[in-house]
Amino acid sequence: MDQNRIGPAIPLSHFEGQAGDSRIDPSCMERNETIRRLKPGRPVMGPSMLKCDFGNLAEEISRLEDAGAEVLHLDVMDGHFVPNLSYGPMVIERIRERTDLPLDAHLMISEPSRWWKEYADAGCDAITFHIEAEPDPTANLAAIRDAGLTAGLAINPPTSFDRIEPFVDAADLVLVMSVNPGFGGQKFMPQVLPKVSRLRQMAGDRLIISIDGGIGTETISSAASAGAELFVAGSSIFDADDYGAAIKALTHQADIAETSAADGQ
Ligand SMILES: O=C(CO)[C@@H](O)[C@H](O)COP(=O)(O)O
Ligand SMILES: [Co+2]
Repeated sequence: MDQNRIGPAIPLSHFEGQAGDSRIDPSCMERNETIRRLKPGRPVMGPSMLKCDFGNLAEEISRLEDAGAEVLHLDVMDGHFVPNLSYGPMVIERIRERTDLPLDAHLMISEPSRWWKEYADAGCDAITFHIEAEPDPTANLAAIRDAGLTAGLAINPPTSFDRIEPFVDAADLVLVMSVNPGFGGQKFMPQVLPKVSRLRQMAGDRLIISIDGGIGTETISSAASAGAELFVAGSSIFDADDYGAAIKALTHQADIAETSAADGQ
């Protein structure tokens, strides 16, 4: 662990009395180092650790660092919000000890307002929870921001865009799910792409727009053209022998698509 790490794990005492505080710091973009690292103005790949070899976690993390990963996406599943269980804060603490990369927690859990602090305390830098788990996420997003973390809101494929629209301004990141959450290795659902385009139209360059599920070299271009910039990829990285080559291939496709979209082609 070196001094370049985004920030120390924040002790729980730090949050006392903060949940429900609806102040939003307008200078968040300037002061939040994680936002700068997740949104450097070019496509960023976030390997989803759900697909890693958990028997060799430390080795997997160093392979990803060597491969040029810029962020680790951590899928937390509670067996209730989604029909699968993954891992929780104890495993994330161990990951935190082994890397200075930003940790982007994707909480697929019920009652995120009750649990998110545990993930902050474990050392996560960005915390994303689902609109389906918390229909009015305003206070929770504000509390995450107030804690100095990046606040994200996720939306499932069947959920209407109208459900998140009123809360986009309160979020630093919106995660558009391109599969139904719960499992890796599913097929990309292109029908979610209009949500990505609408977010980009609405929020301009202020928001980090992430897409998660079924991202590979055949699907990343359409997501990048629609306006996504943080691409979560599990199978397409972990099923490859060479993680570096996989990340490079994804980045290359996203770069081409983004440049063409910017040129209006
Ligand atoms: O959140 C999830 C699944 O619920 C994802 O982060 C997946 O784990 C991504 O895996 P692939 O679809 O890329 O295999
Ligand atoms: Co995920």
